[in-house]
Amino acid sequence: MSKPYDPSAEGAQMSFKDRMSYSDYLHLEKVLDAQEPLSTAHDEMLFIIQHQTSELWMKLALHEISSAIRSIRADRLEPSFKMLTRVSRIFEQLNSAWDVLRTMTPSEYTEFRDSLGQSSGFQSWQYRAIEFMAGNRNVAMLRPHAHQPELTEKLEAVLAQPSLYDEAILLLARNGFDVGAEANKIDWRETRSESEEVLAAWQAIYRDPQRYWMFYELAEKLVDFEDYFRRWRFNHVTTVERIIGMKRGTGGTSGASYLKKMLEVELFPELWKVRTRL
Ligand code: HEM
Ligand SMILES: N[C@@H](CC(=O)c1ccccc1NC=O)C(=O)O
Repeated sequence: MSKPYDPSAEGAQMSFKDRMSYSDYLHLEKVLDAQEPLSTAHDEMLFIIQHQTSELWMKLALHEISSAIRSIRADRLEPSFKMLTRVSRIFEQLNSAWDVLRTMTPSEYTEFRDSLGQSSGFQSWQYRAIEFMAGNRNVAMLRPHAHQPELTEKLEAVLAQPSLYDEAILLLARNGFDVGAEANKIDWRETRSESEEVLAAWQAIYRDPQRYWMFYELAEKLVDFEDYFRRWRFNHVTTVERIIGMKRGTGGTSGASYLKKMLEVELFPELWKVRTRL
């Protein structure tokens, strides 16, 4: 029999007593020590890991969207395209992840649902930050975080700045498009209302892509993002209906009915309306 392969023979480092290792760098002791099921149900581990991994991807999405916002503000569109493409890919990843959770049946979920108390994804501050950053703003959604002032502050900081869509519209204004008076509002805390001027600006851009290539490309990056985001909402509501039917949510909403209502939300409404006008 040949001797077992020894990676150190070709230089693999095997001693990490005084060196930074893989798990040191990644702080795996924290990440892998953070799964604490409250019940003995087999599927609770799946439920916890599904949510924790989603939150990690959302953290990256926030990092990318906030950088994209800064880039657009600085008229650096090409880097923003790269970041927005990555955000879409993150959502694609989150969309595929639903296939893992869908392997959990109502019987299996019922075994540990009571342990969740009144906690719910409705209280995910990172999800809310993504919605606020994209442009879907509703100050009522700050309330579940009132008991954590540092999270409220983070969400307030997002609301104090123009959203991704606001920045796209401000960019058009800087480039001579008439986007109406509301584009330059002082208070960014509310979702901007739809405007005929903004629609007309996108219409001009979509009618002459060669002339307005950068704005056209930005518009398509935004549509891509919303397309993937809508699929996430749809996957969520379908999984929810499959697992809890029309039961009320642990967060206190009507459950699947509330989530179906949320399917109607449009992040970048004029970008969808413009299609009808071309
Ligand atoms: C068994 C799986 C799941 C069920 C039954 C479920 C159920 C629900 C329900 C009923 C709501 C409405 C709020 C409430 O009253 O609780 C909700 C909201 C929410 N869930 Fe889930 N959910 C599941 C998995 C997930 C996963 C994996 C995520 C990923 C992070 C997630 C994130 C959210 C978010 C962000 C909201 C707020 C949505 C909004 O306000 O538009 N959920 N969920
Ligand atoms: N709202 C869910 C519970 C739930 O899914 C959940 C509970 C705690 C942490 C995250 C959750 N995920 C999404 O809402 C339910 O009503 O069953």
